[in-house]
Amino acid sequence: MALTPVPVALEALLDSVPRPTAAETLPLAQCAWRVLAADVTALRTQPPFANSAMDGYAVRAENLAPGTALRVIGESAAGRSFAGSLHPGEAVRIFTGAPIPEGADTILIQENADGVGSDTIHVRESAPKGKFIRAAGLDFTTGDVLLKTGRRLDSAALGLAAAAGHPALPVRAKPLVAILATGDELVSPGETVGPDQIVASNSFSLAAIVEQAGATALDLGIARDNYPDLAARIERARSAGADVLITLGGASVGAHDLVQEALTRAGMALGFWKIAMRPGKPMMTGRLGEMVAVGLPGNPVSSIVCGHLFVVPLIEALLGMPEPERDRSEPGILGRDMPANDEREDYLRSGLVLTEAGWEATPFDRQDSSMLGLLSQAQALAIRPAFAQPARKGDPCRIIRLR
Ligand SMILES: Nc1nc2c(c(=O)[nH]1)N[C@H]1C(S)=C(S)[C@@H](COP(=O)(O)OP(=O)(O)OC[C@H]3O[C@@H](n4cnc5c(N)ncnc54)[C@H](O)[C@@H]3O)O[C@H]1N2
Ligand code: MOO
Repeated sequence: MALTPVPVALEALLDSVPRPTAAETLPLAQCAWRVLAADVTALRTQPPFANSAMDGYAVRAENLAPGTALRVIGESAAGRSFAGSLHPGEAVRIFTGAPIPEGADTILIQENADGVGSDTIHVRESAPKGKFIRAAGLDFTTGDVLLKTGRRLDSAALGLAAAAGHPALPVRAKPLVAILATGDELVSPGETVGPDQIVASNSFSLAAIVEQAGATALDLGIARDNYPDLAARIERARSAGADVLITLGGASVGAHDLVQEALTRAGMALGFWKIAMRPGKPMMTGRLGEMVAVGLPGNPVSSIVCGHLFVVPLIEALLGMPEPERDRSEPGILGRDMPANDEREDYLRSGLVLTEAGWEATPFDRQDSSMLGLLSQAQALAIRPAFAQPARKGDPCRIIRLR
């Protein structure tokens, strides 16, 4: 079977998402980093009244010739406005955020007045009409659409929704992502490691990726390399209502690589298998009814790289984000000469420095997909396209920053 190019595989995976998760309404305090399930409109106008951007005096611009004496007739503070109105030759002491008194059109900041605090001030430096006045509705007006559905609620979006008067917001339920490790050789961290055994790590890595993307990870433990155990755990994912089942390992062509067959027996419609990438070649996708299945290779680096490239956008699609991140790469330059590449797009674990010419990524000498130590040291993945010609240090390349 021909290897599927990365963008083709990703598009097919995103297309296989049946629908975004259900909407749920949560109090604002629980909405950080969640994704909106509906547009947010302003329930009020902000600011609701014209107010001062600075501490000083509300005045009339026509009275601001340097040296002019102004009589201070009262005070307007945030939360306590000045009741009267202002006439020529008068000033009202005012503080940041306080309503502009009727008759005033300009703020004279206190640094530009002499006699601050007394009953009469003198203009030290003039100001143009309207200076430091924030008009009512400067930020938004009742009925404005402030945030679109699919928006991740970051600090600014959350603050805006609060300021617009929303105590709660409709957000997408967190996708439930079941994670199933597979392999007779695996034991959990802390367990006694017998001969021929290794400690399973991938579930923890994938859970970190999944949770950071805004989903809930459900650990299905370690399935042994036999069909009944695999079938039982696949069934657990289904009965838990998982939106996604990620399997780890058993994806390749070895005699003990049973995962695809186990999923097929459980009813999976295969999407694709084997991608033109390194690491990550044996990756597989499919649909088990409503559940999206993603079979990741067992090699730890392969599963993590595929997690960044495929699982994160998949979760974003399940969250209803209009533009799941299909390509998080950015321009960089190579920090060393590179040989020609074969048919698999290469994601090379690299060091990274910022130079005058941009991010310079230097691929490590060793790229074995079993080496988590190297991946942990890597600051970037340098991408070498399939069939790339030999390249020289300083040549442009795409990079993915890892931290
Ligand atoms: N003849 C071929 N052999 C292989 C091919 C191929 O095309 N032809 N592809 C290679 C590539 S590329 C990869 S990647 C691996 C991945 O194969 P599997 O997905 O079947 O992975 P396993 O064989 O189950 O495991 C590989 C390796 O990773 C360790 N492992 C597995 N699960 C975990 C875990 N949860 N935590 C930590 N480590 C794990 C496992 O012990 C193995 O050492 O296949 C190549 N072979
Ligand atoms: O492509 Mo495998 O993922 O290199 O080791």
